Amino acid sequence: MAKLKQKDSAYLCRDKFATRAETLEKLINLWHFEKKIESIELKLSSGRICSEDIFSKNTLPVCRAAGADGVAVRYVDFENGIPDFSNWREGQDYVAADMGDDFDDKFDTVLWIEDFQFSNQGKIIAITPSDEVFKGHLVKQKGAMLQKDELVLKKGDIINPFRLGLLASAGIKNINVYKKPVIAYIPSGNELVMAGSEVKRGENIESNSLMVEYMLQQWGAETEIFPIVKDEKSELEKVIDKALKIADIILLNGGSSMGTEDYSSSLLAEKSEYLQHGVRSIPGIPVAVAVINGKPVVNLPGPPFAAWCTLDWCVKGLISNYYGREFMPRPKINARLKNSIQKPLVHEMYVRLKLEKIGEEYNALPISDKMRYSEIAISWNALFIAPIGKEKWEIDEIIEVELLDV
Ligand SMILES: Nc1nc2c(c(=O)[nH]1)N[C@H]1C(S)=C(S)[C@@H](COP(=O)(O)OP(=O)(O)OC[C@H]3O[C@@H](n4cnc5c(N)ncnc54)[C@H](O)[C@@H]3O)O[C@H]1N2
Ligand code: MOO
Repeated sequence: MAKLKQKDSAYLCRDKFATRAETLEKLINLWHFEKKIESIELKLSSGRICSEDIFSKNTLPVCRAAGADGVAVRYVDFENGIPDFSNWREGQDYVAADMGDDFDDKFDTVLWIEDFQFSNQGKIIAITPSDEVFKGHLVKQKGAMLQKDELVLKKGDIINPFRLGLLASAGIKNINVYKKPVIAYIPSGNELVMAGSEVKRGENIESNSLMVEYMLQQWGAETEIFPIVKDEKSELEKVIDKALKIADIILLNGGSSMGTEDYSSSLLAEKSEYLQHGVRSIPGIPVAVAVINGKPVVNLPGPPFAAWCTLDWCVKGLISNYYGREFMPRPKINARLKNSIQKPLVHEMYVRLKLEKIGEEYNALPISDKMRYSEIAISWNALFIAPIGKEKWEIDEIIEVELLDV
């Protein structure tokens, strides 16, 4: 059993707590990282970030092509109105040209197939152009889609599904992208047992690593999930040293607060060139951020929602800084608050919400921490980040809520 003794922790000095923005800014300023580049197959590049400008190797269409399903004709025949087509022969005076098709060079204009009437024998019996016929009507010029050597994506652009198609069309087979930042995650706690094990009295399931891995991968990081470490300073130190060798960012989870077995922050205080313990944001107040050997080490608080919030503002912010690009902000809408919210004036607070559309309005019901884990997980679909400087929000007040991708 761990012994009770007076804690010597910066976390006790609540007036020294920093805001989220201050904490992240300081961490970013002290972080020395090298962004590496790797060449990967195009089909594996979805979600990756280009490390250089990309130029097309192809010209498309290779030659002028039909711009719709139609009939290719000679413009001269239509110069003075609808021609006498009674003796026209397919291949000689006109030819079928579907959208994107190349056609014989003797034709220069395409008319909609809907503008033609054919007999059962396939002879033209009527041509009624639905719009003005001009030379080159419905013809897509060579290179109208892509020109060889044209800039298609810029350094720093993300490769999304539509752009994957663009790159394939541009003849790109391998592409240079930034290597993903490697993030080590170390769960710690004497009470923790691996997910899937039988849980006994005094134990708790280590569940955060699955959530953490999913979130980090979504944000473009490579994850190294470590086995559970006991709350023992020397063990924790060994694992942190191992993680520092392989990762760009190290996340230590649990032991951030005032418990008798909470060694993480005191260990970080000894090992780091910089340490900030405590943030003015609830939940996740006891987060400790440190810099060791120029690398950010974040001690995420143990409770799942506190870990979620710290990942959301701190670790996501670090990944964004690594790639040099902002993540799209979550969409926001106005909603009517269906229960009051209260919080300390000098802290901000992440409030989980159940958002429901009632007629033309949205109702936002704050989800109490006292609700059961499953009820929270099922109903949580939006977020309100209650800012510093206000203590209370009343029922029926209109608040701006962030929509979550659930
Ligand atoms: N006397 C005080 N007690 C606490 C304070 C305080 O200021 N004074 N702060 C509270 C706040 S706020 C938070 S947040 C927590 C932070 O706790 P720790 O980071 O020290 O986390 P642990 O004590 O190790 O664990 C807390 C809780 O979370 C569970 N946990 C931990 N890791 C995982 C994991 N990987 N997967 C699932 N669950 C995990 C752990 O079993 C505990 O139940 O401190 C408050 N206390
Ligand atoms: O800050 Mo703690 O995360 O409130 O529960």
